[in-house]
Amino acid sequence: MNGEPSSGPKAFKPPKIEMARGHLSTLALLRVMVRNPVAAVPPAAYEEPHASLQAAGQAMFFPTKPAIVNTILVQRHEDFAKSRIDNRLLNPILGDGLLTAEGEAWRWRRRLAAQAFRPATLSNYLPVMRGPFEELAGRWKRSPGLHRIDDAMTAATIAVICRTFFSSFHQSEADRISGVIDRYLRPCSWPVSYESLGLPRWMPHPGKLQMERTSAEGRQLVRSFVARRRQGRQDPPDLAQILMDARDPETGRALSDEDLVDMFLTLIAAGNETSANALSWTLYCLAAQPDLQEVLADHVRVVAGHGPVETPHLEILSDLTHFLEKTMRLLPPVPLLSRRALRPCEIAGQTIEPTALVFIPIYAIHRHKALWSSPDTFNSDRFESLSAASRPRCAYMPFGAGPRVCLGASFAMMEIMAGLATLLNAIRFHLHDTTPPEPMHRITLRPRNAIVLRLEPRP
Ligand code: HEM
Repeated sequence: MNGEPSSGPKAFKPPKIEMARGHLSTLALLRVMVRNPVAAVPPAAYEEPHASLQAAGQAMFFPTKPAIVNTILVQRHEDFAKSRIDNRLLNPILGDGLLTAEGEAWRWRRRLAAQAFRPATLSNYLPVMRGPFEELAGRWKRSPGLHRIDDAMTAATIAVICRTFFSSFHQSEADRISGVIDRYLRPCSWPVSYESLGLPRWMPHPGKLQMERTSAEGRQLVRSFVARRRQGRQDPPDLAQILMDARDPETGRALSDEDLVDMFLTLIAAGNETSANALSWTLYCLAAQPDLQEVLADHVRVVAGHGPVETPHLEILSDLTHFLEKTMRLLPPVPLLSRRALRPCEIAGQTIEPTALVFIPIYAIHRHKALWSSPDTFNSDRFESLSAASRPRCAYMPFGAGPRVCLGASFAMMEIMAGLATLLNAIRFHLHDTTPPEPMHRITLRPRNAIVLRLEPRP
């Protein structure tokens, strides 16, 4: 039990998603899901070891007890595959990429891609990752006042992906690819909801045509990048070059051009909004807790001075890391995972049939009443005293768990921490709107409307 205080100055509660309560008709459930899929997670999932839902003949299972989640994602991962939702939603744009592939098709890609994500490789790219945040801090210092944070973080994280992976991308290509992913994902709660309710793929929904057009545009854009890069090596190598040169350590196989298109689009899709949302929500939580913000900013200044944030600094800034981790507990960038059983499975006394959808609601696990004594409160002192090793496995899992755990977790932590420390060292963030931003689930957990903060340069 995690016993954080429920009142007093430490009792800041970040915005939360209102759950849909009571029995819902299929149509009402569809409406809830389209608006905010996480709102459809049954309230029982926040209190009980698991919850279930049946709608339009479709069984849905929501495990939240860490031991059950661990069974599905880790111990018996071979009995479970990604759900049809991931396939329906992501396959048209990402093809057979790391997020969507299964079995051996996934395993060899993962082995190969891991070569670009080794911490020793990534640490060479810290200055490149830091760059977009340094430039942003400079612009904000020159023009303080009200700024939209969420858009700025999306632009900065797409710049990080482009500069680390695709250093020969022109700015216009980076802007276009960012626009493609955004336009593709905007109507995504429709296919997610349709698939959850077992509705057929041909059914029309708002934005369907837009998704088809943008996936073709995105694939074409990356295809021409791959063709260009095949004509000459990038020197010094960016992470795309490392992936183009990489061979599967077990078979010696390399990625074909089409494999590279799948891989690159997957990395852009998986690595942009996730990190951008983690950054936006963390800056919002810093602005909401000004005293804590000052303590953390002072620490950054002591460690990094007025200079750039370097790798050894990030290791020292454990208090800032904890702040980020707490934000990702309450506002996890990926709030919901989905799986399907490959064969009938006995889990927690229930038979999970292959037709059932298994949702792992990270959002509900991170706010579960049996795991956190004051589940919606930001500041859990116990969170710090409970080291990752002493926490039950899968009680805190912003990056997922098991063999399909986020491949980019180290990349993301380095990028986000470098970004936060750089921004905090330059700028004081103040709340502006009196209405808190509403978290909205669109694969990632983004703010429904803009997050606008008032920015004040630090001396
Ligand atoms: C705060 C930032 C991030 C969070 C919270 C996050 C979270 C996750 C989660 C929960 C999964 C597991 C999905 C599942 O099991 O169904 C995942 C998978 C993945 N993530 Fe991340 N991610 C982040 C950043 C990144 C970045 C920066 C990259 C790459 C540059 C990346 C690349 C991937 C890939 C390739 C997968 C698929 C792994 C596989 O199936 O083998 N992620 N991420």
